[in-house]
Amino acid sequence: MNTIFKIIGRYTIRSSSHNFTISSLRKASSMPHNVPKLKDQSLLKTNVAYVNGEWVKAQSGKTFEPEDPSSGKIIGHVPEFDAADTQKAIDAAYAAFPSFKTTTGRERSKMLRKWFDLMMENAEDLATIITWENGKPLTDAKGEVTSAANFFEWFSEEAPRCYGDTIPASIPGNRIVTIKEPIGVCGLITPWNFPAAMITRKIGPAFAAGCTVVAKSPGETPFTALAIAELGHRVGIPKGVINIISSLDKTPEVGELMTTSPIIKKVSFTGSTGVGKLLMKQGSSTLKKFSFELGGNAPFIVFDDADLDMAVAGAVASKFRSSGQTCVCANRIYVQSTIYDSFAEKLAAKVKEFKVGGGYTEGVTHGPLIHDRAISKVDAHVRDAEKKGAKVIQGGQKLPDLGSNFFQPTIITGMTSEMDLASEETFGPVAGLFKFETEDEVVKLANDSEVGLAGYFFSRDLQRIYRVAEDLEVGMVGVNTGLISDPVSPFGGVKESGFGREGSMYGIGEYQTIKSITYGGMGQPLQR
Ligand SMILES: NC(=O)c1ccc[n+]([C@@H]2O[C@H](COP(=O)([O-])OP(=O)(O)OC[C@H]3O[C@@H](n4cnc5c(N)ncnc54)[C@H](O)[C@@H]3O)[C@@H](O)[C@H]2O)c1
Ligand SMILES: O=CCCC(=O)O
Repeated sequence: MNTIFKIIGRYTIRSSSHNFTISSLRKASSMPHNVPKLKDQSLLKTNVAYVNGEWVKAQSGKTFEPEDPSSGKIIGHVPEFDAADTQKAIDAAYAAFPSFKTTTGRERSKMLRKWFDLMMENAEDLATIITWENGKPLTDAKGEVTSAANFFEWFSEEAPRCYGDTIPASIPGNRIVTIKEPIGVCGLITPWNFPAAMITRKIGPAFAAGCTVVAKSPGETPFTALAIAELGHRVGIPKGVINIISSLDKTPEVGELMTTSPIIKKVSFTGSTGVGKLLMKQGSSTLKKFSFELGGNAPFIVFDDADLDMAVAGAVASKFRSSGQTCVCANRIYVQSTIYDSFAEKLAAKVKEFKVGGGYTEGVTHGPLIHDRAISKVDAHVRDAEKKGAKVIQGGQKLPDLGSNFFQPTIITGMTSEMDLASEETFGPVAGLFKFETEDEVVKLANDSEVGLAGYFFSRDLQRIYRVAEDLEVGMVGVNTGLISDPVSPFGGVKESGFGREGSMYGIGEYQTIKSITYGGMGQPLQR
């Protein structure tokens, strides 16, 4: 194959305590595009972003080119928005807010419901786009479309039910009521691992609350967000209410504007802890309200009283979903010493059954990682563990014959706390198995982390189940299950995994303020 390497998209983010260099070393292929067929080709928006109800280009005319992680081929061109372009989107959202906030919950509910319906009607095309730009197998992509649309359905049901309270006052004659108001223009920033669900999980509640939004799509996977915007356009969402912008190299300046603009009242961010810290620092100048869904390092504990087959199935689901690229993926798998070898053996047997390949290929269970940086991190974690005495019992290697972003689903035994995987989120298909002896010891190990997003454990001892679920320092616990994502369940973390909750009955509150109104001189006797 005639390929050349070039660096596109390189930027450095600096804060006093963190330096990050995000560079994209991408394969530019001279092979022709391999364009998957869509039933409705107009869902694939190239060269344009969605601002004020219109499809627009960047003022500079600049674009960037996301690539299919399976083949390395360019998918299409996307506008490189800078601060000036972003300001136009913010202004549009600001202009739309006064009118949109006066719509009734029922009106917003109907629009969201219609948007949900259109997503489901176009599920196949949306899934095709997700697989194309993210790489996940088509079956997983279809599952993501349903889960993404479910956020619109759920919040369409919440929109008409934004109740306030009546509160008995301490002062005679005073009457207090509270009303919930939309916070205003919101800035939303989402990652590439769920190109549809991460964005609908934010737009759904913001829209239901009556907020207008500027959403920056992920540089790696902007096309799904744009297709969802197109469906919103067909719903007839008023212009300026939803604005979807895109950037790659200009991301830091776009992020800086979103976090410092006095117009934007709230930023909801899903991504890495490092970028979250930077955004929060920037946002302090306007005391912005934030929600942060950040990185995790999930402990997954198997006690010796667990149903072993159930625990293996849970580990497969939690560790290897999206090839290990979800923020709630098990990262440290702790297995009690008496069952350690049999668990490892059973897990290896299941993982051997995986079929790795391109997301459109029939029977493929696991796709590529998103880019070369992800591959490098995964490889580094495996090599580091090996160097420090662990043993790779399954996989452990890149799969260059499939493409440069493929890695074997991997199982490592003999893991210890000194290995990099113990303290860093791998975000890839590597299951590192740690041995433990007692409950007390493993809970301490599990909590020995700066982050606390999800945690899992398997046991059949009822008292232990209550005890450990309450002892784990995380925002979400899976007991005897490896799958905890559900639009009706509050999603979010503690410690440096962030704050705020998405989905559920709490999700809409992130986009509202509570106003209390005190009425004086009420309840006085009638003057006759
Ligand atoms: N807690 C959750 O719900 C959740 C969900 C998915 C991913 N994540 C986390 O996200 C990370 C993986 O995603 P990633 O590597 O793409 O994260 P990332 O932080 O690099 O990027 C996430 C988003 O932030 C944008 N971004 C990057 N720098 C920015 C800046 N200076 N200003 C504004 N926006 C900026 C990116 O373009 C992208 O849209 C992992 O740590 C994972 O755990 C968390
Ligand atoms: O990466 C985020 C996880 C999303 C989910 O599990 O629904």
